[in-house]
Amino acid sequence: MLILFCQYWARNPRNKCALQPGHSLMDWIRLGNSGKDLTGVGGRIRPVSLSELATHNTLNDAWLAIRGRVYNITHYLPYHPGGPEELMRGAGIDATQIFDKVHPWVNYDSLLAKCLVGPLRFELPDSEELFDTSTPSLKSDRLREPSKAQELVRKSMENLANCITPVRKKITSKNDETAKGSPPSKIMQSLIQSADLPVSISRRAASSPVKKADKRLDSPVPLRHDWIQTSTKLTISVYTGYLANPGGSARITEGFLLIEVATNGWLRTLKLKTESKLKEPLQLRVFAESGKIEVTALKAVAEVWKGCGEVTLGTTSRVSSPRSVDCRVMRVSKVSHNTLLLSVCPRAGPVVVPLGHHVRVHKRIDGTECVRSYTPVGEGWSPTDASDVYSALRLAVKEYESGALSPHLATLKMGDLITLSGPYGNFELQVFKSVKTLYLIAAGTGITPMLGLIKFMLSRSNPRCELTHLIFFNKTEEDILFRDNFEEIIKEDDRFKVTHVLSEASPSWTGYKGRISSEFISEILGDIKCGDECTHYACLCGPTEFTYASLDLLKKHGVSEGCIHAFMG
Ligand code: HEM
Repeated sequence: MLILFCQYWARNPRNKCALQPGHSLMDWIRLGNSGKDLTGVGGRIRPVSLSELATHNTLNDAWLAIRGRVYNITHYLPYHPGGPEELMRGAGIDATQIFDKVHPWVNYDSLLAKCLVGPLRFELPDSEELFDTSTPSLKSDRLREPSKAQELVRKSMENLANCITPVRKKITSKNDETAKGSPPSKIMQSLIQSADLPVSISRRAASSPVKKADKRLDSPVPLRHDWIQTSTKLTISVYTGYLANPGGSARITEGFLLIEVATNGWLRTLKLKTESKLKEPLQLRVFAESGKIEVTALKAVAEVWKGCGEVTLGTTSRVSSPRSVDCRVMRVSKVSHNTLLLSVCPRAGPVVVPLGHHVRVHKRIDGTECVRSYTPVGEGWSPTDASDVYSALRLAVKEYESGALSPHLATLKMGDLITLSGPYGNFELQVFKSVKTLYLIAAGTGITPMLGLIKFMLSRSNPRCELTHLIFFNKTEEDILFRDNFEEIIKEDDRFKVTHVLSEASPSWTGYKGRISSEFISEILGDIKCGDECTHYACLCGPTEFTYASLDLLKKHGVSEGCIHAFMG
């Protein structure tokens, strides 16, 4: 059947098929506007499980899922410029990866808007507890990491939210503008099939708030927000803009949920007066690519609310001086023979430091104020990274025997207090706008700002990363931090590459030896040309002399300054 179908198609060298007469893009748009039901299910949005999706995999009945939305592609098959057989590779499955590999730029959600069947629903394990109303662990006052089942519900709900008719809610930077949350959607109640759990969700824009990204520092991007609830939790999402790289904090104070959002030197506050009480701990997450900040709070009493309450947007101000934050040490673990991972939680509520920015640890020792900079490393970089310190800032502290501060930090125990200030830094994620190839040149603990960038690059979707190459300089093998993590990432993603270079290698070391040099840079970077539309970028971090030497060598190799960021403590 497929072969018969394809005899109408002639391939051209770009893998594109010549479309049958009457099957141009215009014809497809016309068909979409004709009123014909292209969903095959009467146009009523409904959730689709993976097993149901799998049954729609024939030319006469083909469904496919991309980014949590299921589309009926049966009618689109003869209009697909890559040919029906190519499109059929995604039939009956979650085709996000295949799609992104071939043409991430294609605006599939507009092209298939009339074919939307509904959100992809993840099947839940029967036995696992979904929403935990028990008191949080005594060991910690932080939220526990969501269980697998909770994650599946969250994903399903997110997919559903993306399928409900978009209603954009925009808050401009006008002072004290208030906005009521929308009531829980009835459709939502009937769609989420979770026996014990009433759930509601606010309507929200289907796509992430991009395109405001190029705003200058003197005009902060407008914020949008929406919310979603379960019977036990409320989640507020604040959208700051594509690659806005926001920092943020959240706390409950005097009955309000206060969310602070910092972008490009601007600070804004969202104050939420909820219809009933919230309780701690709060969970704060930032999604670097979309610029979304998500704050989740527990409800004091498990119930479904009519709305999220009243949101007030506070005055926009410049971030004039960094904040001081008192933190409690939650965990101290080793990540190498001389480096500790210190997990600390701000006492007032969670804080997120923008990617590539750092905090300073302050301590008065023998009458002298000692200060040292640390870039927090994200979650999951230490084997003992416990789920009960979910909202912690994790600082990789290398112990220098003659250091002023690090020997003191090495003696800290769970429950001790330390003071941080920040965030500091001038790194702007916007520089990665078109970047597909990223070189990260790091030495020693200079690896810390690179960790977040590695995760960001490998998870970004637009443009999709082609290569993230870490070139990591250390003295000896045992000094290499997070080596196992890198090996794990390499196993899962062939777009990530690591080159280790040791200056005091043991005789058994077969990798690169020595220090950074122009020959080495030429070998690693090859023939690199900087023009108007560069898709490569290099980041440097390490001891000051290392960073300057690397910067110099890169420039001599022809990499323009506009394509380099040097992290300086
Ligand atoms: C998931 C399975 C899919 C596969 C394997 C696939 C494959 C292909 C291939 C091989 C091409 C030709 C590539 C080229 O010219 O460089 C193509 C083009 C195209 N496909 Fe797909 N496709 C898939 C899904 C989709 C979907 C869901 C849509 C959206 C409605 C879509 C829309 C397009 C468009 C508009 C083009 C022309 C792109 C251009 O000229 O830049 N494809 N596809």
